[in-house]
Amino acid sequence: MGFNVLFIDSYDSFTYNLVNLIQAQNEDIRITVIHNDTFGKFEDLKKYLVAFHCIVVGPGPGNPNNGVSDIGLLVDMFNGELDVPVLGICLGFQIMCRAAGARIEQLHEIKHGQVYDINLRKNAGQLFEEYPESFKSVRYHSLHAVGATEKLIPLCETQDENGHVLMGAQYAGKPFYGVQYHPESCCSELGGQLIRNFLKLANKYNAQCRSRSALLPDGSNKIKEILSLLDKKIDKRSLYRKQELHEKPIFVEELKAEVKAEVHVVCDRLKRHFFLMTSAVTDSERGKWSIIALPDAKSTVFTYFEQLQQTVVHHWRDKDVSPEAFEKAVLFENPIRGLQRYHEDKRQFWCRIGGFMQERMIANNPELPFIGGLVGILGYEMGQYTRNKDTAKLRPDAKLVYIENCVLFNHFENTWHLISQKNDFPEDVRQVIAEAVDRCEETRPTFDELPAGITYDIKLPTYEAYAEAFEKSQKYLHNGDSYEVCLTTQTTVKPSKPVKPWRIFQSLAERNPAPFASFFDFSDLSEEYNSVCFISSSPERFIKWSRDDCELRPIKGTVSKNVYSTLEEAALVLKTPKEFGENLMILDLIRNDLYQLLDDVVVDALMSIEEYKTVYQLVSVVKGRGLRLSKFSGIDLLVHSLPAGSMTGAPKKITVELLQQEIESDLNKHINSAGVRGLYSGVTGYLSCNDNADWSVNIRCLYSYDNAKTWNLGAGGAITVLSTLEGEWDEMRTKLESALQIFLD
Ligand SMILES: C=C(O[C@@H]1C=C(C(=O)O)C=C[C@H]1O)C(=O)O
Ligand SMILES: NC(=O)CC[C@H](N)C(=O)O
Repeated sequence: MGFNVLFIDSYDSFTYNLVNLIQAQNEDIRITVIHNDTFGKFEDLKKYLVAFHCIVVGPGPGNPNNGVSDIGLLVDMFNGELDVPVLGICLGFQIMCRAAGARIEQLHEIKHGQVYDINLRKNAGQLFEEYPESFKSVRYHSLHAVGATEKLIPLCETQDENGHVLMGAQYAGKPFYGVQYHPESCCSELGGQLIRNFLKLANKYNAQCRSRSALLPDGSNKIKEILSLLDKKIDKRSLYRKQELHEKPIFVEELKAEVKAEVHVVCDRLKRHFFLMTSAVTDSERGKWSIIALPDAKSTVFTYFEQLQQTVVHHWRDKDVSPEAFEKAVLFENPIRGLQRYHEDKRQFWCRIGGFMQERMIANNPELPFIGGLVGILGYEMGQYTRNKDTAKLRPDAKLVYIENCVLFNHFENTWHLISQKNDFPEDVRQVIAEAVDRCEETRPTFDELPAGITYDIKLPTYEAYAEAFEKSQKYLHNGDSYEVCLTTQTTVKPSKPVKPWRIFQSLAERNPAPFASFFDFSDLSEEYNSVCFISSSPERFIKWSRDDCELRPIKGTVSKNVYSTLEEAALVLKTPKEFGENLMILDLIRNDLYQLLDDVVVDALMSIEEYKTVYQLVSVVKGRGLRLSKFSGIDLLVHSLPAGSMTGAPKKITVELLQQEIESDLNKHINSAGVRGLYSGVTGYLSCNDNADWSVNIRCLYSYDNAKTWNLGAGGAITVLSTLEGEWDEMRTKLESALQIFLD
């Protein structure tokens, strides 16, 4: 027998963790998700309820006291004669309690991502059947329900600095239940049991009490019609139709070296343009490979301007497409030979990229990370919920170049791979690699200092503006609009004389070694002019995937080595509620992002500590499996999960909007006043033709949009209710200086 659940989402970042938890209880369950504003009024939704055995009202930002603006159609859900069993979670619970006459008030001590003992009342009843008297669950809330009423039967509570806090209740005489805690969090106990108990209660109610006409017979056409209509309310299309991959002859040559290669030294000797994705830190999980990508005249270059809603496509250094002609074509729509322009939104851009890659996907060498494909950079404004409103219109939000020839170095086995899709690997590059293989000893000059005699004009965020942004963030956290805000600042550096980007890269990689070092100098229009230049030394992987599975590694929780110099000291701080909550919130958010597209998601590492040159950081690892059989591709996962949760905070939608419109637009007005982050907070990496990909988060990076005259940097960190202004300012400065230091002494 089918069992249909209507899930009403309030644009939360934990929705799909719940959806998945419900689905996991029984394969006959069919869940339909809509938003709280999919219909204008609850009344408009009512006619569809005959198709559903129960409703789950999910968690979310906002305050039920604020009415429609915060909770949409949920405002009058419980008024009137609702004859459908309901389970409310967190915000959903608060809405039910309010309808039953309780008051919704702010907690004195707010709890975001904290584990508490939930203690059952004696009368907890069937919702908590088979539960022990006390169990652990995660709390994400600023608000709570207070005031005993006849209509509200308390079922469980917890105790903290606020006193007794209501954690679960039933609406007297109705099949409406709810919990304040989050049963779906990866650190909650017995979440599945709660869902099973509720489903049992719902079944019983439907069989014994629900009027016959209120629920259509199982399998009726009318039910099918309603489900298919509501299913279309949220876009679930994949970017392109996946196909089975086949092998195709390509050229791959492997050379074994006796000694470790210094990839920088090899790049230094190349006589042609290259992009580099390398590693200054290698461990078993990351930094195993360095990739040198070799663009040439055959390389297609995709540029996307979010603000202009324009994709521009041309070939690498096409003589007809000069920087001037390019600018005119993009801004004034002048047609020129060799350049195609398309007016399209971000989704259409991605469909184009998906279609382009699909034609080139092959089954070859799955053991190699990259065998040719697209490489490049994506800015923060390529992600959902953001707009690029910068006054400078010609700042690309995405730049991807198709590579046919590349070189890989395996840092564990000291092997080189020379790869060519068309069997035309450049002879000059082969020679440089052959010399590196023959040489017994690689000596490397150190490049930690930039050339002497240059001064730097540095524009930094001010402490006052930061303090104001911090207070604004706290206001939203306290009001229940957000649970965590990743607050970031912008800095620019103008050298008095030009410094070669490659020198800047060498210096950054030397001073701030990290597993994801990237060098992308996009002189795609002419050798002398780089339209964008991006240099990073990032500790953080955003997403990696192969045909079968994917991995995300969010970093959240940072302590500076200036303050805590040993791992033991750092561990004590990183295991406190502040850092734990900060990491858990993003971990649950990342699970949600993946669950939206995949059914099989696991937490592979929970908050392990990693050491870097200037900081210790907490890292969690989330894996998604079953990608091969899914209708979604890795590109779908990437696009759907941007912007990276560790750079936004949670819930993602509202926090991103508040940051752009209210918080960072003021904080960063010394650089731009549109709250635009640009390449900082975006991601960098590759889409290989064998469907392997790896993207790192753009932090600890430097980038220029003006032919390397001005360098931009961003730095920030997560603000929670447990943050202090001084602590966050110091953390932001430490991160900023890990890149800025190259200009400082
Ligand atoms: C925002 C930055 O970093 C992000 C925030 C972190 C944190 O709050 O602990 C850690 C790593 C990044 O996800 C930055 O480095 O600028
Ligand atoms: N997680 C939630 O649903 C939070 C509900 C509400 N916005 C609060 O902060 O209390």
